[in-house]
Amino acid sequence: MSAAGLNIALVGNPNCGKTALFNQLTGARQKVANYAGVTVERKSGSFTAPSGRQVRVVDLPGAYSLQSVSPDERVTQAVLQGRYPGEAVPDLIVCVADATNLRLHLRFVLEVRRLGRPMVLALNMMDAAARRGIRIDVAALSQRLGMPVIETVAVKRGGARALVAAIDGGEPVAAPAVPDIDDLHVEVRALLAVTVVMPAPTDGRDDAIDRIALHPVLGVLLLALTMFLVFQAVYAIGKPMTDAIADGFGTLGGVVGEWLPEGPLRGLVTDGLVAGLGTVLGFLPQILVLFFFILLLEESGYLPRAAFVLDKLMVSVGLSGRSFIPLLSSFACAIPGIMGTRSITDPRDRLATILVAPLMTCSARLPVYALLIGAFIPHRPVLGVFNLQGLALFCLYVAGIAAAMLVAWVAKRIGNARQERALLMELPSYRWPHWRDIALGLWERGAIFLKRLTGVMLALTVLMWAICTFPAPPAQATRAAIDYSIAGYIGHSLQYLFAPLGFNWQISLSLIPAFAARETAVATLATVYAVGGEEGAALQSALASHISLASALSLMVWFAFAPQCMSTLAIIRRETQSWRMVALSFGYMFVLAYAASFLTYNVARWLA
Ligand SMILES: Nc1nc2c(ncn2[C@@H]2O[C@H](COP(=O)(O)OP(=O)(O)OP(=O)(O)O)[C@@H](O)[C@H]2O)c(=O)[nH]1
Ligand SMILES: [Mg+2]
Repeated sequence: MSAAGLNIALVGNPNCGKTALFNQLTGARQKVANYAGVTVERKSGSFTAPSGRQVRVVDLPGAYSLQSVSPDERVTQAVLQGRYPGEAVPDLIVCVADATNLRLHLRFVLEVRRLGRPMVLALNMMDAAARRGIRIDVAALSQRLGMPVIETVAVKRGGARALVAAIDGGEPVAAPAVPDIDDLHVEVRALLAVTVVMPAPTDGRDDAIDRIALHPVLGVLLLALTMFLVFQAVYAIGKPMTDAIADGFGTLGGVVGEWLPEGPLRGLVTDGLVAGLGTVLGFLPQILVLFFFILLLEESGYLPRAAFVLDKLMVSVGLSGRSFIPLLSSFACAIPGIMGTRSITDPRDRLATILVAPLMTCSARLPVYALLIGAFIPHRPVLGVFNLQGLALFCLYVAGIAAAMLVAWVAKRIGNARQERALLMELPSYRWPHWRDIALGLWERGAIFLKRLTGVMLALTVLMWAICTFPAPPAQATRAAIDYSIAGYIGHSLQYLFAPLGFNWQISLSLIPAFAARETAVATLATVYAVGGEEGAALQSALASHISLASALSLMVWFAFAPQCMSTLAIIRRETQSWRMVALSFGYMFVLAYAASFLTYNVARWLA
């Protein structure tokens, strides 16, 4: 042990509350959610114990056993066995177990004990255990296991105090060498028999909900209804706020415009910053509403059930129910989604999931969709309660999902057929969300968005404004000033490629910065039209008067399928260690997007 401090590692089965405990101990804000496989990387932090001792904590991905093979579990094995590069062997292993699910979790505890290293057991979720009337004889369990056993409630303030005291209270002692038992299940049963009293093996409330949620027909309907309502809410709740922000920025642009002297600076502020970034900022409320529901679903415990009812369908297209959660995370951003595939054991399943994850509609595309929907789809009630705009948004998300299924299916035909395996997935208890966590999660999301806005998007917007403005038109110019600018030149050249999809030069131009950050397409269009003389007019009305419905639909379809941003391609490279996968992802999405937009544009024109 280092003289300066103590190294501890948090290990245990997935979803037992290791990360919640880590956050509680170190004050970090790592992601906590109610399904297995949330943490896929090792994370470290530290705290100062009451004695003044510095304690360094590593949070590890959950593992079912020390012999498992998924990429995230391998990290946990390597750290425990001291094989992880740059990571010292922990001085103390804190094994975390879900007190309501000891039958499963104690097996892993026994497996870790075989390492013969200093260890304590944190019996977490004691609040939930108490609610279900589960009684645990902690002293007897500790005596039988030969290690300290501490009760914790990781999500309650002060719920880890006893654990801190145990960690701080003297030198860690190795768990006693025990006769190596072959069958750990037998040992677990023997332990449970003398230390735990359980009124019922499962939670009655969970069982009642699952009769619907896991029903082969009702379950699918419930999932479809849930998703549908989420997108309705994005419109019903988010849209009024978005409109208010847009109005605010319109007024601000006017005031600033009058106040600044005529010249490039005024152009930069009103056309670039206020019009461009202001328009993107306006979509923040809608993004937050979407995240609110994603966070709610993640914390509720419903997601693995959804994965379960979809498993048959997903297997039939060549994915597995395991792909569901990584794909769902991709609604936020493809990057965490692709990283989430580390919990998929089968390498082929994992690659297929990585390949299609970018087709899920990430939140950066929401501003683009919302802008075009706002400009072209009437705000009309459907069937009395729903609105047409929310329905259009839902359809775009469904298009992404359907394309992902199709691509996976094709990939399965091309790749080798393989045997289908049963989905083994743990169904966690349903849980009321902790509002503080949801609020923090939303806060974090908002912060990420604002950081993008004031970082990469700001830089791109200034750049786009500059190329829209310079060089200035010659004295005897006959066309609009912007036609003489660099942007005009690039846009017009690109238009050769995109004209068959119905994109004018302004749209073609906006696709370039979108490759760095999707939302910037909106800012660029706002800037281009503002510089082009649409002073004062909101972007939506400018779009409505300049492009046809067919072009708008084609553009939405383009954004649904087009190759994703550079960061996504970079993460594909990192996770697969293969440039071929990067080229394949880029290539198939480009072809798919081009073909689908071409079709949409021509069909829409033909129908109109
Ligand atoms: N009621 C209750 N819920 C808890 C407690 N500790 C954690 N949770 C909840 O349990 C779920 C899982 O928590 P995490 O901290 O993400 O679990 P983990 O062990 O890190 O999971 P993986 O990273 O997937 O291995 C979340 O929904 C938490 O809010 C607890 O003591 N009591
Ligand atoms: Mg975790």
